[in-house]
Amino acid sequence: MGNTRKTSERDTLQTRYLEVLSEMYPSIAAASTEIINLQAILNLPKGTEHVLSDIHGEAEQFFHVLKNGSGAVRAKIDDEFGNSLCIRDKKQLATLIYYPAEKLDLIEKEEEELDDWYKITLHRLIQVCKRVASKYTRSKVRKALPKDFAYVIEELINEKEEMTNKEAYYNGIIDTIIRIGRSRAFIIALCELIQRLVIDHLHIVGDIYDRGSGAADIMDHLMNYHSVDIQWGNHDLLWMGAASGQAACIANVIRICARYGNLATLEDDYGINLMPLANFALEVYADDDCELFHVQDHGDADMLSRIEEQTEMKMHKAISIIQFKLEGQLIKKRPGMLMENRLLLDKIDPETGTVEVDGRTYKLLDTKFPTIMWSDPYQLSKEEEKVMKRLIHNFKNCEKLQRHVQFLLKSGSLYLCYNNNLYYHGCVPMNEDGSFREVYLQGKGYKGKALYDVLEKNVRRGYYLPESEEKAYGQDLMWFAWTNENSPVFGKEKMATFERYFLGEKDTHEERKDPYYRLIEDENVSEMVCDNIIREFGLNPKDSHIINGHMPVKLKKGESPVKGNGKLFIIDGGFSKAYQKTTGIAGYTLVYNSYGLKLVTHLPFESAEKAVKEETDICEDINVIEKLIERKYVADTDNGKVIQQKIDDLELLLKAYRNGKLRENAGK
Ligand SMILES: O=P(O)(O)OC[C@H]1O[C@](O)(COP(=O)(O)O)[C@@H](O)[C@@H]1O
Ligand SMILES: [Mn+2]
Repeated sequence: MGNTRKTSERDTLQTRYLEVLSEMYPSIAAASTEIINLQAILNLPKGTEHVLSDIHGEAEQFFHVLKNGSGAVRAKIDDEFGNSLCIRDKKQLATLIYYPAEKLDLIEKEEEELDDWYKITLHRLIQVCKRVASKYTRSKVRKALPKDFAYVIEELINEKEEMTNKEAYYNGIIDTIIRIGRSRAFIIALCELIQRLVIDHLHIVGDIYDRGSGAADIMDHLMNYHSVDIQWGNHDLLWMGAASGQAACIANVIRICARYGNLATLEDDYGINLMPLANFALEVYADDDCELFHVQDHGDADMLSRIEEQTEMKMHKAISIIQFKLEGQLIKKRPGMLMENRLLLDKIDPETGTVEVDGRTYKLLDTKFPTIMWSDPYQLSKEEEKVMKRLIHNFKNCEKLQRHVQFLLKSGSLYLCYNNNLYYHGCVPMNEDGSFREVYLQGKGYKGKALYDVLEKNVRRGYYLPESEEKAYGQDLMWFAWTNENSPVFGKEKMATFERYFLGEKDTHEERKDPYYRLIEDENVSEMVCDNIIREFGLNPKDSHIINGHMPVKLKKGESPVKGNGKLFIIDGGFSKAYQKTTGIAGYTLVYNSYGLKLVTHLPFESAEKAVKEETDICEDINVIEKLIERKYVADTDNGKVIQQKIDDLELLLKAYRNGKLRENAGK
């Protein structure tokens, strides 16, 4: 009896679903066409995925890597022309595709037979364009076409089988373009289309923000990118917390900008007024040269006048002290975060100028703390309070920052499973034996994937909920994610910011890494550890990889980005100029196309101008790390599974039309 009822309920549900589907596909013909179209998509090669991480505000270098698709454009040129083009011409063509306007400026000045050059170049670009478009359906390519030239590009890249004199037809179009003076615009359009089609999807494995000065430009660019996802890094979460109005996050964001000579990101790019902080700092630290708070040298900061520099150092110190106070308040308010050992202001002895850290006493390098009231060192002074109030207001009301952070929330997450690969920024917190470490939040234990899920849920609440205790908790968890030893995006025992400013003993600056980082290096267990993680996130270790950012790979010291017997890749390697001295390179990126996975090593990037002039690619080395035994098609991807499901549903609809269960909707 029960079973019969279940079957009939299922039938009713299915009929209702098919009725809804029939609204969209009202006839046998419409359903059939869609099935054929979808089937065609399944049979196309899998699109190319491009993976970048730890961009840290280095906009120029980031744009360069995006433009060349980590060598993917060069590879298409090689595939298309093989030996029929010399290396010099290939390099020129590649540079033109990356920087069409800039390269054209140079060529138009130098080239004597310009029309000839246009003609040859247009032919070559169309050939490359055809090749990159061949992986997509015509409809997808059509959507990517620039409006002005859509019709003519479609004519040029789609073979006209029926035409007898194709050569003459194509030459005719190209000659007309040149004759009417549209070559430049058309070349630029073709180059941008190639850039667009070479990469189907982009993954950013966190840390877009901080250190370099171009984070806002990068965010604008990502918002216009055709297909992208982002796994939040600790720095991104810090900015998200700040945008939500979380005071400790705001103080950290400003401190880091001051440290890297990047206050312009806040003031000019986001229009956040820092005058209240500057005025306060100039007054309270008037007689203090704040020498410990000089700008970090990373070759990117603008040259400052002496007065500007002094002001910024004072602002830097002022916001650092505010940060330590606010963090102290937070640690006391949330004892569950277990961070009492980071309460250091109350361990300062102003008489002796010392501080006690983890049971040892150290001399402070700076003992001028005019705003600290020693009976209650975490309390903000009246003026500090006023400054913070203004800053919180400015962050919360910055329209551009809110737009960027909402994009991070919409297109991002703490981790992602995509086409069998697992992406996350930092780590999965572990015990020494490789088991997942249990982390207690509001009295409940979470580990592995559950820890990621609960943090992500709270991040969203922290940003979106209206003022409430739940929102405040979510906001505080964004700060927790930035700095707590149990945060999967931080993955270090402590953030030694206080020690790095105030103590000379280098051993106190050390931030011990989560056991995860040792375990993935350990030859005996690393593969097993990776397999466990992959399984924990619901994937199959047989054909999955972990893609990780966050920890600079020090190639100079012989470190490798490949861990766990090829199961895990750490692709942070230093877009960040600040780290290139230690890493020796400018980072790794991954390219995952239908033939397999490639790890690309990048050389430091000097400038777009140099890249255009010298035609440099900066892809130092392209290493095929996994060649697929069989080429992958859309049918083998996550999207392919969704498409297949749709085909199955449409076939049911077709059957329902044919066996009389449903009537075709002639009016539609
Ligand atoms: O080099 P700085 O400016 O002192 O920054 C160091 C701080 O940055 C961090 O490394 C975090 O940044 P990353 O996520 O880029 O590693 C902290 O662990 C550390 O305290
Ligand atoms: Mn990081």
